Parts: sequence; structure tokens; C-alpha cells
Amino acid sequence: MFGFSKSWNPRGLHAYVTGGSTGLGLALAKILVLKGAHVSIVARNQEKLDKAIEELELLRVDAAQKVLAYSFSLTSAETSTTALEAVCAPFDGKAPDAVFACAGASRPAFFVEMEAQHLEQGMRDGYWVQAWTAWAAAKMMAKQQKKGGKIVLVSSTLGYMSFLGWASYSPAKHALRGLADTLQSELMLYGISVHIYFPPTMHTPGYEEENKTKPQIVKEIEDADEGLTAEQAAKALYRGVESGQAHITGDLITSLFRASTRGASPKNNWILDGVYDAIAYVATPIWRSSVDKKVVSHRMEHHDYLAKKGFFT
Ligand SMILES: NC(=O)C1=CN([C@@H]2O[C@H](COP(=O)(O)OP(=O)(O)OC[C@H]3O[C@@H](n4cnc5c(N)ncnc54)[C@H](OP(=O)(O)O)[C@@H]3O)[C@@H](O)[C@H]2O)C=CC1
Ligand SMILES: CCCCCCCCCCCCCCCC(=O)[C@@H](N)CO
Repeated sequence: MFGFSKSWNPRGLHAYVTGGSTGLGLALAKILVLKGAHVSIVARNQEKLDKAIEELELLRVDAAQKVLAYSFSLTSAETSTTALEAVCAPFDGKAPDAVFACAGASRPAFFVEMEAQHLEQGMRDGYWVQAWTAWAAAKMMAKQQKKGGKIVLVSSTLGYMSFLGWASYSPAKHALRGLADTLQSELMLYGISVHIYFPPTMHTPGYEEENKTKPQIVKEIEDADEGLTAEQAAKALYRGVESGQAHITGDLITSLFRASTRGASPKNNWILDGVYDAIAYVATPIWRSSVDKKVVSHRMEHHDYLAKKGFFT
């Protein structure tokens, strides 16, 4: 916790990874299996879970390691609690040592074209899908008086900043930061450490999916962000947890936004975070005005697009 304590080692521990069947969650589950942890993954689609287990089984380092998958949708308090209990059953009902809430989905679009249900789904698939797991896990760990538990949430660069197209998603990812900062403080009462990861673009199945509804202008703005593979992103997440960082970033752009929006969130490095903050002080206004110009010059094209789609009639 103070930076000089021994780094976290998951060997022999039980790690629960939500969204562990594809993308970031699967890449993280692979790292954890390779490190000798017992790993449980939860997602909805059984076929994808089966395929993930096949891949994870190949990486086991110990015959006694448990590598298990369960199908649940984690968008309600009830299902998230039931999922957690199912995951703990092979461990005599004992709470996991670490919970990684990676599950999530996004559906970028223009705000005025979104239906009410899209905005509600945004909070469900961005915020609640992780918040309920954190809630169920915190309760279980506190009740069992478990020491040294970890809860890790997954936000996004869009949990620190935002731009057009992300109205149903960015608020949910900002909300996760509020939850993580609250729990980072409150769960100290129970010796539980809380971490939150802010990945940039990751080239995952989820990214392929969101690009189906993503407006072209949003894609163009995101071109400035090269993105990470799921493996690179998972490694950064793992390293951040290993070294006890409250806010974890694994790329320069997000580190700049982290340092410049930190508020009272714990710093990672007193010197480097100050340097990032100073760079961001100059760089963010430049980026901001270039994006504003791009959006304003898109007005006519956007008007024609809406007209063609019958928006005004
Ligand atoms: N890819 C990107 O560019 C970025 C992604 N993120 C965030 O990172 C996390 C991982 O993203 P990524 O790896 O790209 O996503 P993927 O779509 O590749 O994987 C998402 C995982 O979550 C599961 N999942 C989704 N919804 C639910 C649900 N309701 N209940 C249970 N499981 C669910 C999926 O399985 P199934 O569908 O079968 O349930 C899958 O295992 C997400 O929280 C995402 O918002 C953050 C920044 C950038
Ligand atoms: C400081 C000045 C530098 C400015 C450069 C900024 C470049 C834009 C960064 C866009 C990042 C968007 C990530 C979206 C990730 C995400 O959450 C979605 N893919 C949903 O899954």
C-alpha cells in the first residue's frame, strides 16, 4: 500500500474475473493462470466461456489449480450475488482473494439519435455490471472478515474525459471512478484494497462490436489513440495491481488525463505525475480546440446526415 511493501503475488490465491471470456478479461485471466492462481471467469455466452476455458487450461502451471467458468448476466444485484456465490462454492464458500470486474459493453452513437433505452443500457452495461459485483464482493469479504482482499474495477480513458458519441458510456465510466474512489477509502475499514483501471482503445471483440455503431467522426477523433492489444492492456492492469496503484493507466495519453484530473485520488509517482500534469496543462487545451474545430466543421455534413435519416420530419 505504501509502495515499498512486497508486491502482490496471486500464486495459490483465488481470482474472480468477470468478463473473462474475451478481450481484456480473458487476457488477464491468462496472466493469472500463468502466475499460478485459481481463476474463475463469468460472462453470459456459454460457448465463449467454453472456448476461453480451453485456452486457459493450456496455461495451468499446477495440477491443483482450479480454472472454472460460469454463465451469468451481471447486470442486477441478485444475479451478481448468485454468480459470486457460485464462484465461491468450490472454495468452501470463501470469498475470492481478488475480484476483477472487467465485464462491460458500449454502444457509441449521436445523443439525439439514442433512444431512452440506450441511455439506460449505457449505465447498466458500463456501471451496474461492475458495481453490483463490487457490492456483493465487498459484503462477502467484510462478513467473512477476510484480510487483504482486492477489488478491481475497469473504467476507460473515457472515465476521465469525453467527446461526442459517448453519451451513454462515458457517464457510466466516470461513475465507476466515483465508486472506486469512495470504496478505496471506505473498504480500508475491512483491509480491502480497491483499484481502478483506465484503458485506452483496446483491440478486442468488444471494440469490433462498438465500431458497428460508432459515427465516422468519432473514429477520426480516436485515431490519435493507437490503442493496445488485450494482452498489453491486461499486463498494464496486472502491473498496476501488483504495485498497489489506486488509479491504473497503461498508456501515455491516459496517464496525462489521470494526472490532470486526479483531484484527491492517490498519486502513483510524485515526480512523474507532476510531469504528466504539466504536459497535460499545455496539451489538453490544444487537443480540445482541435476537436472542437472538427466538430463545428462537421455541422453541415451532420445536418444532411440527420435529414437523410428523416430526423427532422
Ligand atoms: N475495447 C476498448 O476499446 C475498451 C474497453 N473498455 C472496457 O474494458 C472492459 C473489457 O472490454 P473488452 O475486453 O473490449 O470487451 P469484450 O466485449 O471483448 O469482453 C467483454 C466481456 O464481458 C462480458 N460481459 C459483457 N456484458 C456482460 C454481462 N451483462 N454480464 C456478464 N458478462 C458480461 C462478455 O461476455 P458475454 O458477452 O458473453 O457476456 C465478455 O466476456 C469493458 O468494461 C469495457 O467497457 C475500456 C476502454 C476501452
Ligand atoms: C493530452 C492530450 C492528448 C490528447 C489525445 C487524445 C486522443 C483521444 C483519446 C481517445 C481515447 C478513447 C478511448 C476509448 C476507449 C473506450 O472506452 C471505448 N473504446 C469503449 O470500449
